[in-house]
Amino acid sequence: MAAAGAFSLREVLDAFRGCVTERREVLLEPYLSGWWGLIRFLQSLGAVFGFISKDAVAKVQIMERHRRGEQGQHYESLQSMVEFELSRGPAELRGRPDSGCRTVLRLHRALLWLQLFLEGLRTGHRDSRTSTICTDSYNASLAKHHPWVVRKAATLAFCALPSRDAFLEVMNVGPPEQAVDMLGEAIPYIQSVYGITQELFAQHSLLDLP
Ligand SMILES: CCCCCCCC/C=C\CCCCCCCC(=O)N[C@@H](COP(=O)(O)O)[C@H](O)/C=C/CCCCCCCCCCCCC
Repeated sequence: MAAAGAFSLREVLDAFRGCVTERREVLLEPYLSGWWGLIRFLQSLGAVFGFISKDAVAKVQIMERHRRGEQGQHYESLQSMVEFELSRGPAELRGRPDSGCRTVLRLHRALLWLQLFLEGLRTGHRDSRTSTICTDSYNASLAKHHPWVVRKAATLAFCALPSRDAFLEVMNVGPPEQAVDMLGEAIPYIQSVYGITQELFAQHSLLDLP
C-alpha cells in the first residue's frame, strides 16, 4: 500500500488485524501497510502536519528498503528482524541509525499514542476537543521521547485539529456513531500488535535504542 488515495479506516483495521499470526508473530508487510493508511489520513489533514507525516514516511521507507534489500528474507516479521539484527551484535545494532529495530521502536512508540488517541476519540463526548484528546495522548506516550522543540511544534499542530464530530466524519466511515463502532473494533488489534512488540523489545532490551 502506498500513501495515495482516500483514507479507509477499514483498510487500516484489516492491516493491523492481519499483522498477528497464530504464533503471535507480527508480520511486517501488513504492519507497514497499516502505517501507510494512517499516513494517508494524516496527509489529508493539511500542511500543518507535514513535518509529522514526513518523519513517519521516512521511517516506513527505511523499513521497506530493508524488506527489498539483500537481507529482505529476515524482514518478514518483527521477530525475524530482531533475531537477525541482534545476530550481528548489539554494538553494531546500537550504532546504526537506520536499523530496523531502531526504526520500528519509533513507530511502536507512536502506536501507543495512536491507541490512546483512538480510545479518547471513541469514549469522548460529542463536544470534546480533538486537540485536547490528541495532546493528552501525546503527553502520555511519545512526548517523553521528544526534545522540547518537537514537543512544541507537535502541540501547536494539534490546535489545527477539527472538532471530534468533524474529525469522525473525515474518517470517511459514515455517521459519527458508525465511526465510533469501527474504532471499537480497531483498537484491540492495535493493542495486540503494540503488546507483542513491547514484550519482544523488552525481552531483548531494545526499548531504549538511541
Ligand atoms: C483512525 C484514524 C484516526 C487517527 C489517524 C492518525 C494518523 C496518524 C498518522 C501518523 C502518526 C504519526 C507518527 C509519527 C511517528 C513519529 C516517530 C518519532 O517519534 N519520530 C521522532 C524521533 O525520530 P528520530 O529523530 O529518533 O529518528 C522525530 O523526532 C519526530 C518528528 C516529528 C514529530 C512527531 C510528533 C508525533 C505526534 C503524534 C502524531 C499526531 C498526529 C495527529 C493527527 C491526528
